[in-house]
Amino acid sequence: MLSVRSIEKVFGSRDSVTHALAGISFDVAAGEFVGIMGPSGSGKTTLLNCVSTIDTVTSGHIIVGGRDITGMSRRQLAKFRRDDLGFIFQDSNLLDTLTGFENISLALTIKGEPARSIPGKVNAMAARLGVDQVLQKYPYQMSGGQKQRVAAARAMVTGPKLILADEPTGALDSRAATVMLEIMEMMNTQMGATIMMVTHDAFAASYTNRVLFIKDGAVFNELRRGDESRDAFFARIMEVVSFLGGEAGHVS
Ligand SMILES: Nc1ncnc2c1ncn2[C@@H]1O[C@H](COP(=O)(O)OP(=O)(O)OP(=O)(O)O)[C@@H](O)[C@H]1O
Repeated sequence: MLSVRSIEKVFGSRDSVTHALAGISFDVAAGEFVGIMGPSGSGKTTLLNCVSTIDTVTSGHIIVGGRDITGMSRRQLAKFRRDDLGFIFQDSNLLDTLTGFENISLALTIKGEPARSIPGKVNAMAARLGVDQVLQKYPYQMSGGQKQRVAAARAMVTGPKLILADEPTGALDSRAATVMLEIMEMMNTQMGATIMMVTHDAFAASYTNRVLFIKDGAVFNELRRGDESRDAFFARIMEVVSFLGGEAGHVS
């Protein structure tokens, strides 16, 4: 589904050059839920920005669903973002002046979905993600967890090839974070969503199938959950986090 091939991202000019990404390569298969962890400054945000086409790469290729996005025109990129990607940010990024229902339906309207089929799709997705009770509320009337689940419904409703999540539980208390992670796990296992999630949080990472640890702009280690329980996977993730040491100690 996603193939990242030798991506380099260099910031700055001759005097001060930062290799934020140093030839990073990895694949995410269709139906996988992958976590990206690493110390502060390791390149996680830069990687997410390149895959989401918010930023351009210095060299290398990013293939999504068989198409190389590094060679696309601005117009092709806008269509790609709209049709093939779903985003969940740390701060839900819902539009304050629209209700939950309107926020979710807007994604379908922008994609060009026929108006008559929109309410059914919005209601069905909201019910699956447990936010059917807040569809008529505005974001300021929702809890943090409800806002994140509405944002997840907005990301899912268009049927994107890939969901990109940036610290989706970063602003939630532990109870709301657990609900959100269970919803994301359900999106992956029952609804077939392919998800790449950047997180500092080993607990959040333990809900994924595989964790890639990034250090100095390259993959430093990789853990697969396999048949392991979530608790056992969490313990192994914590071992790598402790090994990375220093600032990565805050990764928990
Ligand atoms: N626009 C920019 N100009 C110059 N350097 C940058 C820019 N953006 C990021 N960097 C540098 O690239 C490196 C990687 O940064 P990035 O934000 O991707 O790290 P991160 O792993 O997301 O960190 P954090 O966990 O703290 O958010 C850092 O050294 C950072 O200072």
